[in-house]
Amino acid sequence: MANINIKTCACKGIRYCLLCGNITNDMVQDRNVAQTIEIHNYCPDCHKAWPALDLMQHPSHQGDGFEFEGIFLWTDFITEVEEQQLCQQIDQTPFVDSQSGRRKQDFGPKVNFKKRKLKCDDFSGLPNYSKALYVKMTTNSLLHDFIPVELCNLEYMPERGSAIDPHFDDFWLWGERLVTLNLLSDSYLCMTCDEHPNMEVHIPMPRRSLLVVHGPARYKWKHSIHRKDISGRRLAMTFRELSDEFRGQGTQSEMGQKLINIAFTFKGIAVG
Ligand SMILES: O=C(O)CCC(=O)C(=O)O
Ligand SMILES: [Fe+2]
Repeated sequence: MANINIKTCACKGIRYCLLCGNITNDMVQDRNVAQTIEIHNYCPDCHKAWPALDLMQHPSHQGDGFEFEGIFLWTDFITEVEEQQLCQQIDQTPFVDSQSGRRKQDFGPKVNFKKRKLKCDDFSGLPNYSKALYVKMTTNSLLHDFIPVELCNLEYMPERGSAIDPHFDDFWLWGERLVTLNLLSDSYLCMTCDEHPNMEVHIPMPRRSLLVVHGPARYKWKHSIHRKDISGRRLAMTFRELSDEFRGQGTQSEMGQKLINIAFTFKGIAVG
């Protein structure tokens, strides 16, 4: 009988998940096995990264810590009841398959990053349930002028081996601050940087916390999530703002304003 290979996921190129699992890539992802990686844990109380052997009991850290700039963690951003209501609302929209065992819902313009092209015909705004979150986050001084024009909800599941490879979020369209609300299970954002090839800095992302990645953490360090750090279903709501090119006197500020006007109707339905 012919061997019919029916693909049940959305992975392309070097991406993979447990459904299409590819052993060679497993070795790439789990590079700690082949290479000695110095793991540091980020402490949100002193904004320093500490060697992993440290017990992470602030302020009694051990070893040589170093300043890790560009992380703001707002723990208990929402209550357990709010989390439950929010997830119910998110789950009313179907998720679509994405890379590396993730699924997603996107509220934002359709973007071709390679060709630097944008289409906003299908964008109907940020979803209604995100309005209260936006209002609350802007009460913090770091986010007082944050104007999100995209929300991407990602779903991670241990059964699918969900993960995200090290990457920078696009610099052409997206601005400095990446704001993520973490839901349903705790995880870690792993930071890596070409200047320190054998180092990982793990940023805690407790359930119901809001994480802001900005400054050097956004521009100098790539971020990823290891599949081993997905212990249960995880939803991540990432809000993105526009880059300077799409604001103020930027060459694409007209398009930027159009996106803001659509986003702020808060009447959005997912575009994919
Ligand atoms: O799931 C997360 O917290 C991060 C997602 C991410 O890095 C991205 O969508 O670009
Ligand atoms: Fe990202």
